[in-house]
Amino acid sequence: MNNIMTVKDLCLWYGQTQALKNINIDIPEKSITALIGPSGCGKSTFLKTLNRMNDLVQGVKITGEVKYGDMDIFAPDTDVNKLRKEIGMVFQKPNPFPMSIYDNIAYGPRTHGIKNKAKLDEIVENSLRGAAIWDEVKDRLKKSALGMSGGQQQRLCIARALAVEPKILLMDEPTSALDPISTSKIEELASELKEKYTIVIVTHNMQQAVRISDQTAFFLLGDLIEYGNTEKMFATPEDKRTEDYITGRFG
Ligand SMILES: Nc1ncnc2c1ncn2[C@@H]1O[C@H](COP(=O)(O)OP(=O)(O)OP(=O)(O)O)[C@@H](O)[C@H]1O
Repeated sequence: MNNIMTVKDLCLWYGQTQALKNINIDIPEKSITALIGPSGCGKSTFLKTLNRMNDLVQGVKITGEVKYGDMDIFAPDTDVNKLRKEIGMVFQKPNPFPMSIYDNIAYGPRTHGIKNKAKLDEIVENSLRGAAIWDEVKDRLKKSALGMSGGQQQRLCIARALAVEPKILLMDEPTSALDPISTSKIEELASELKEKYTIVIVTHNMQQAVRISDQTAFFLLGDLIEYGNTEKMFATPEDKRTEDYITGRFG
């Protein structure tokens, strides 16, 4: 499998605090990579670095290299809007915009210059189908997205991310605010989406990592302790600290 992103010697500081220490990871395309580890170990920081969301935080310093395909994402001429279009993000808490379901999905394509109604209709339908929520909302596209259930809102947010045709979806604990049924729908959806997209997901739920991911990265205090095939890591972890974490001895 080809690697869609390669991370070399990545370090990140928030002011004086180092949150990531010499991280080296290759992310294979069209697969699911899970990031696990105890609270504060740097999972979200790492995830947000992949599409330069940390640029928005004051006082961040980053060294090392992150490549998306051939593109050095920190190069001065990198078009950050284009990068974020190709590497979309889904957050922990569903965050639909306070507007109609249709407009939530059409928002991104419109900002990228698509105005044609038929084209927007097509994007809205395809994105909602892609996020496995079309049948539930097709008769209420003009209704507010805020009237949907939490699980529906999260699939709407995934549809919104899909609408700008990304290659990678970054998901930061996308099911932690959801009930078990909505969670399993998102997990099924993630497994379907990896046929077309690459997914990197932060999760505190180890069973979730086992159920859906192909490879897992275990972080501890800013270090990447172990990274490899998920089944293998959970069956025979190489590092004692990984074993302690996945067997529930800490974290
Ligand atoms: N904006 C920020 N400014 C300063 N320090 C931060 C900021 N964001 C995160 N940190 C610090 O960086 C470290 C890593 O945080 P991060 O949120 O990446 O961890 P995490 O593994 O995702 O945690 P959790 O599982 O609780 O979400 C922590 O020590 C945290 O306090």
